[in-house]
Amino acid sequence: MATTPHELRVREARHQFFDRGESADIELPQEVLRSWLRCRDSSVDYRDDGRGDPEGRSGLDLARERSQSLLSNAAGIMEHVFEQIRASGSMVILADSQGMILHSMGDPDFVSRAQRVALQPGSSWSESVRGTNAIGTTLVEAAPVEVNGAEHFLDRNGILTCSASPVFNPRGEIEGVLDISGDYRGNQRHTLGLARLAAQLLEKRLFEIEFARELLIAFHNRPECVGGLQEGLLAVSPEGRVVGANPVARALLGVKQGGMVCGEFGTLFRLPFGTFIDRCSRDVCSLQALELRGGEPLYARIRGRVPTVGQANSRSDAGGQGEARSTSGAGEPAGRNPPCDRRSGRATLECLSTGDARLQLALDRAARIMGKDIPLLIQGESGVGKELFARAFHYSSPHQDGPFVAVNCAAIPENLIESELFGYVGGAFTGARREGAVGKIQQAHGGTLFLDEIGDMPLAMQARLLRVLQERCVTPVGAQRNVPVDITLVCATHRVLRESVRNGSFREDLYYRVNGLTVTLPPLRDRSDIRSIVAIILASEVDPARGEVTISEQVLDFFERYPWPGNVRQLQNVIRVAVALLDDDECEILPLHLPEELFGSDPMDDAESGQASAVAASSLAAAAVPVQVAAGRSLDEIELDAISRVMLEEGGNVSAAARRLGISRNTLYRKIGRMK
Ligand SMILES: Nc1ncnc2c1ncn2[C@@H]1O[C@H](COP(=O)(O)OP(=O)(O)OP(=O)(O)O)[C@@H](O)[C@H]1O
Repeated sequence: MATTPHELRVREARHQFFDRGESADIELPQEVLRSWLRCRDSSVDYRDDGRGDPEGRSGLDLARERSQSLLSNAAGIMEHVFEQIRASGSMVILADSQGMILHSMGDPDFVSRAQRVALQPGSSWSESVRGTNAIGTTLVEAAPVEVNGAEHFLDRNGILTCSASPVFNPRGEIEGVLDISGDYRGNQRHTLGLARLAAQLLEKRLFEIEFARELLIAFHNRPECVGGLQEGLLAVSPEGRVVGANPVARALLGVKQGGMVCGEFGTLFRLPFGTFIDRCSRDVCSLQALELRGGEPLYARIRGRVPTVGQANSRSDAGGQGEARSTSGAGEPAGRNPPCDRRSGRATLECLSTGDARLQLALDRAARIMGKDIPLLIQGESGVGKELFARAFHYSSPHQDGPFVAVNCAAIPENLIESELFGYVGGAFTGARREGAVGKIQQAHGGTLFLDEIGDMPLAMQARLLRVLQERCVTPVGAQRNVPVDITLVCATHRVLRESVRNGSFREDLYYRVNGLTVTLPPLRDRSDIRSIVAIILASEVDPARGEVTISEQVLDFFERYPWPGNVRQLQNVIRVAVALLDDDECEILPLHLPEELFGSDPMDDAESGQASAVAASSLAAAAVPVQVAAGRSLDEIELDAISRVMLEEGGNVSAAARRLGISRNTLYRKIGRMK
């Protein structure tokens, strides 16, 4: 690849700086030159081999623990950024405030090349260790920085092009750095913008979590920016004292980078706090005009429910309208539900904790945003328990006594979605009820709206839903006026929503709105707590009057091995059928009570059909067919190998061999036929 004029200039600059010790008329970005001078002053060696001393596993674990909130909130954002740059030979990196890399994801080719210069988790990329580089220099400059090729202080790092942005915490301090790095030859002009955008998204999330119990005021000097990523956010106490401001808010208020905004609302704006609240409560849907003390106009809106002025002081009152959500601490279940009352349909998150590590992670993360105004997105295969999780989230929350309204976006015909979600006024369209209808969004006011299969929502509806989420108001079909709504949003999908964004079937802006926190529920086949789930389902399927029913060890063993394509729903059906098949005097579920289709065989296939499923289950449970899985062998070869060995061991007895293999005799005959 030909050398570009920029590369020639940087080479000349290196020669001037490193060989002749001059720096006066070097043509370099100012922040890079400042960094070179700092590095020279602190004796960083530009010929260093650049490997540094990566922290051991425990050092990295410790750093990750210190930055746990940063890390857990950044993970989804990093994945999304990576989707944008996939196949460009790059990686996305998160570093802490000391420059230690905490997490990275990237194209495998580039990742292994990056490792050669220690661009990997556990390595420090502070300026003092690695000279001028985007992560370290961003930390010093407290601003987004791009470092291309030979602009890196260390010769060795000239293979990289890196764009980094600081991530400020709600106190205005740098919490970490988001960086996108790649091969210096593939430098893209928009990369720094992407890093900055991702950092802003992360900052916003950290801010919303930190101040989830305060009143949040969103504002900007351009009305169209309120509700978007660029909005300024102020956290205000019930008395009107400003307790936090995000970086955009600080910039709009003219506070220096990293500086704090404190003081009374009334000292920042030309409007008393009480008057502002009053205006917002009279017209919750419109933006309110505000003026800075210097007279600059702004547009503002309160996020979530607007308190009345009197209420603003009694937000800790559990009985207070809507503000009950601030009484329960993060992660504390509200405590009014009996802990695991499944039959009432009010199971809490606590009840779903049955020992699987991946599920537990999802439960813990969901508990952390409890009562905070953060939308939850639940992903997972069909039947893994997404709706159950959503309900448990609702019944663990401070608004558990509010409604839980579920809408299956895939099940409503496209032409009815609008009226179903938004409602309509009488006579709005042909066939409409005379008295009109209240839409699902409005029905969920004061509680939780659960949008199942959100990935299947038509694009036109997505635009309308986005507006509702931004403005917290709905306009029923045919209505002139907006109706304010206060809802907690939980969405679920079996799709990977990021991919739907990529292929254009899901709006990116809505994606960011609905995935405040994403949890992915594991498929049943990957769960380590199948026996606990079986026990729970069994307890709910057996009529207590019938007396105790147990499940044989063989069946349990089979349950643990079966791949469960239909997940918990399929397991529940299997147990339901097995319980129904028990004779009055039977109290143990045996293989013979299991449905045939579990084993992929036709019930009529076997002469001993009464025993077929029993045979299948017991033989699967026995799993006494050690098979050598040598590299390069096909599944057919492995299967035929197992069949011939079992046939040999059973002395050619087809029934016995079929029993051990877990298939019917006819299936075995067919398979043996193929062997000839
Ligand atoms: N942990 C569990 N314990 C007991 N029953 C469960 C559990 N998880 C799910 N179920 C049951 O499995 C069935 C399927 O669960 P649910 O409807 O929540 O799954 P889903 O992921 O929302 O499915 P879909 O994607 O098809 O809508 C329900 O009857 C539910 O009660």
